[in-house]
Amino acid sequence: MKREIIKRLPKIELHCHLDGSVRPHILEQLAKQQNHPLAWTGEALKNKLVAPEDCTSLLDYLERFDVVLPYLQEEAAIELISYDLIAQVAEENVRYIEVRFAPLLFNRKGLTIEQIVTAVVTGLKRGEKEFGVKANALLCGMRHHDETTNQSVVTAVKEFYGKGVVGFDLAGDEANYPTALFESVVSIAKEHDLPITLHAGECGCPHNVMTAIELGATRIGHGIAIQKDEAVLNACLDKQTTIEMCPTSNFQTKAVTELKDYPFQKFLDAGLNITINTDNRTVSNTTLTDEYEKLANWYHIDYACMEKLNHNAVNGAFTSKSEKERLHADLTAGYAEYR
Ligand SMILES: O=c1[nH]cnc2c1ncn2[C@H]1C[C@H](O)[C@@H](CO)O1
Ligand SMILES: [Zn+2]
Repeated sequence: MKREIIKRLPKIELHCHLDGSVRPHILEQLAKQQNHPLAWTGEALKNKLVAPEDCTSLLDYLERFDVVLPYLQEEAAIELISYDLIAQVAEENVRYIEVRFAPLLFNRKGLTIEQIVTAVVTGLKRGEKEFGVKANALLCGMRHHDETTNQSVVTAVKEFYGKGVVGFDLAGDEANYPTALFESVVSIAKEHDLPITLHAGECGCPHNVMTAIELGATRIGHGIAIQKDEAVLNACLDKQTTIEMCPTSNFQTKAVTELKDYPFQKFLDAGLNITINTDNRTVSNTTLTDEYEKLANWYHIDYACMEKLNHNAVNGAFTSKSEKERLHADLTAGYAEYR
């Protein structure tokens, strides 16, 4: 597989965090506009934003977000980073992306959840129009936030559903806040028929994946721990759960430490609906092109496999039937000469 070809081929991304994908030069621009100087510039800033080689855990990884969050508390900034994310993905021919973020991490200066979600959707739609990349948003509850706070995120999904927001997610510290703690919050989303994808089995146990599926998640973020439990793997097969794998991130967070333990081939062979994603373009210092290139180097996947992974992503996407048909057709046409 050639990098330039991977870059050019149409791709779909289901798992990409907005606040983990702010380019350093955009952050510098925000710091200037907000008259709030950063303590670092250039390479030093990049080193602060990117998870280090010796990152020890998911919690260590999540500390990178502390640098960027203070600058994401104003509508103009939130709109700009959303637009810029679409500019980034357009460069590598992503045709459809679901962008996730936790609105209640952007309210330190008093923005309402409606203002925050509107700013993101406005930026995504501006990018969509300019670059021709379809983009929808997913709203994340945070595992360390209390129940009332997370319930208000579900309420916002309901309010903005069909207006640029397509589903609910739970992100953050899985090891200390297992999925079962969020039964009532996730159940509200389920009762309202809102699409649900949950981070589960990333750095936690397979049980979190089972709970997520039982609560109504049709997609699982990461799901690495599925490999530890045959019953959970079978449940994912039965329910045709979409698995959002994020290879670079999974090594950084120490979800796995050795390539032999990475379950890509195992999941593929088992017939799971796996998809490939960046997780956080800046924090993981990656692109979707990089992720596929890694898979090609590690597993020698061919273009047909890459096409299949992208069709899986369309099948799992929280978008309309007609949009999915259009995306499938885009993929089929794009990969035709490489099959
Ligand atoms: O890989 C992840 N696992 C759990 N939480 C994550 C991951 N990447 C980012 N987050 C958190 C940090 C962000 O502030 C939040 C919303 O995007 O989601
Ligand atoms: Zn994630």
